[in-house]
Amino acid sequence: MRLVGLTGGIASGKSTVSNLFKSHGFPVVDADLVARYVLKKDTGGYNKVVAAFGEEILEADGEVDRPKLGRIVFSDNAKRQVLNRLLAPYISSGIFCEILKLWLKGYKVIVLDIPLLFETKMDKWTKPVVVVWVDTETQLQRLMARDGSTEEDARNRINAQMAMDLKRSKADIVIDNTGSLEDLEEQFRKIGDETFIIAALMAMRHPKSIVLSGALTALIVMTVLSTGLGRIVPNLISRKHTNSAATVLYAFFGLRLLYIAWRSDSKSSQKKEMEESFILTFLAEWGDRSQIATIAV
Ligand SMILES: CC(C)(COP(=O)(O)OP(=O)(O)OC[C@H]1O[C@@H](n2cnc3c(N)ncnc32)[C@H](O)[C@@H]1O)[C@@H](O)C(=O)NCCC(=O)NCCS
Ligand SMILES: Nc1ncnc2c1ncn2[C@@H]1O[C@H](COP(=O)(O)OP(=O)(O)OP(=O)(O)O)[C@@H](O)[C@H]1O
Repeated sequence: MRLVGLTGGIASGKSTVSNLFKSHGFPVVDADLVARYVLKKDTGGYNKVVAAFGEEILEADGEVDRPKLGRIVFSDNAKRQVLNRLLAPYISSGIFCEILKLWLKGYKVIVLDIPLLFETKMDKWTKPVVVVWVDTETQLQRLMARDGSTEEDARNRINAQMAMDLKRSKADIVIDNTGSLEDLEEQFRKIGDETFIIAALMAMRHPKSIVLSGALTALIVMTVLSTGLGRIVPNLISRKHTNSAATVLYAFFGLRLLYIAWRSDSKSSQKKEMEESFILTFLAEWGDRSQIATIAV
């Protein structure tokens, strides 16, 4: 199973991107929804929070007055830490339950939309991490427009999170959402392929299977090519020369593979691994007697 992290700053457009993921068939676990659920009346989280913050945070029907609690915790660091500490175990087990349900339904790739992914260090469970980024001014304007909040309130909320630029530097994939919604969709389409490739490759439990699929493809292509070549140019290359060329090329690509593995990160090296296993098998088979025999036959 592969967990794809989706995060960003407040009002950077995570929910908008998460809807795009959903429309492409990816299941999404929304941490804000889980956090909302664990603060519902008479739940464990609710009881702890009311005990710590007092009944003045409640509405007439006994539910938590969320905007009021928001104003309290986003203007006071210490109080926000208290709220975070009280709710964290409920939120993480809620997220875990949602993942479990989706896993039982057979999903192999699950998107986790978690605003505080880096702050709570949950990013260590997710790969790749997609960060939806906007510049602070756009973020502020969109936040005030969406929530009808004052500039002070909006700034408090923005400042309660890790800086957007720091989040961006920790991303595997960045979606720049400073443009229009059409621009966002266009970007999603572009990264959609990349994300899909990364997710699909990583969803494979063993990297060996990547190597295996590359090698198998090489064998199939090689056999088809050899048969064709055998028909067209029976004596194209002498066996002595093929063996020498294969040895040199094998050594060259082997050394190149080691160099790439040393230089690159694991994400790109997995893609390279498949290419390299294709090339290595292809070249190794080229000098192999069975391929010569295929050509001869
Ligand atoms: C303080 C609360 C009641 C305010 O509720 P409100 O309906 O006004 O906001 P909402 O829950 O929709 O959150 C909006 C956004 O605020 C940001 N945010 C929420 N909680 C926090 C937090 N503790 N620290 C920093 N940013 C936060 C997120 O970007 C989130 O998407 C609520 O946000 C809350 O219970 N927060 C604590 C739980 C939490 O950490 N949630 C984030 C899930 S990872
Ligand atoms: N490219 C865009 N152009 C204009 N408005 C946008 C764009 N992307 C998102 N918005 C708007 O900005 C606001 C914030 O977007 P969204 O709710 O998706 O952010 P979010 O990151 O999920 O917020 P939160 O952290 O509060 O959950 C919404 O009103 C949304 O409609």
